[in-house]
Amino acid sequence: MPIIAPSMLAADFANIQRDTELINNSLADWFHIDIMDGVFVPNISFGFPVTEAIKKHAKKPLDVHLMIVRPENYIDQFAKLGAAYISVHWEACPHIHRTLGQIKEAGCKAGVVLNPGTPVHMLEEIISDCDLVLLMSVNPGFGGQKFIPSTIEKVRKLKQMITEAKSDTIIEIDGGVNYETGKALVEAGADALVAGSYVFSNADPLKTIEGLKNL
Ligand SMILES: O=C(CO)[C@H](O)[C@H](O)COP(=O)(O)O
Repeated sequence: MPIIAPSMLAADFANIQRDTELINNSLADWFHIDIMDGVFVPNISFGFPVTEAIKKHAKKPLDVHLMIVRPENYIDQFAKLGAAYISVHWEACPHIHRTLGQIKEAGCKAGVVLNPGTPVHMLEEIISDCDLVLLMSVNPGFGGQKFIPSTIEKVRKLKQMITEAKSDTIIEIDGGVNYETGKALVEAGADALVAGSYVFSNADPLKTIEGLKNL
């Protein structure tokens, strides 16, 4: 069964406790936390106070996705807030090996994120250092975008790289995930699915999550 990580970017921020409890009471596994700085991506989401508010009520691990420049400057603060996974963009890290080590030293699982235009072979030298690889299946910055189909082939290539390295790296996908795209992704080798608008815009988020969980 895939790991399901609803993106709190699509939650109602005026009712963040209610939506956090909704995920607590669902079959979802993680809370996906999207941090955007308006520099690395053309949008600003939220930062420490909202993450802290979610953490206060969350009964499942926080999966923090940093869409920011200089992520190494903020890792310790997100670790102190209780992040279980911290993922940084390959495109934002000139010293990615060092940054992965910094995340682990802070007590968290370390992830690398690739934008749609970044090939998976960029990870060849560090795949065994990654607890998780997050492939963006939209250009990061906004929820509700259309899934980029070439992601399916990227998942297959990444799965092969992980198998050859005998690593237990988790493959996570983010952007435009719904039942159909989720099914194709899991068949290609994805272990974890992030879903924002598909979950929170649905009349029955619990059933939607259950559907993804049973893929
Ligand atoms: O990282 C993100 C945007 O950069 C979001 O997590 C992602 O887009 C999820 O939203 P949706 O499921 O609505 O596509």
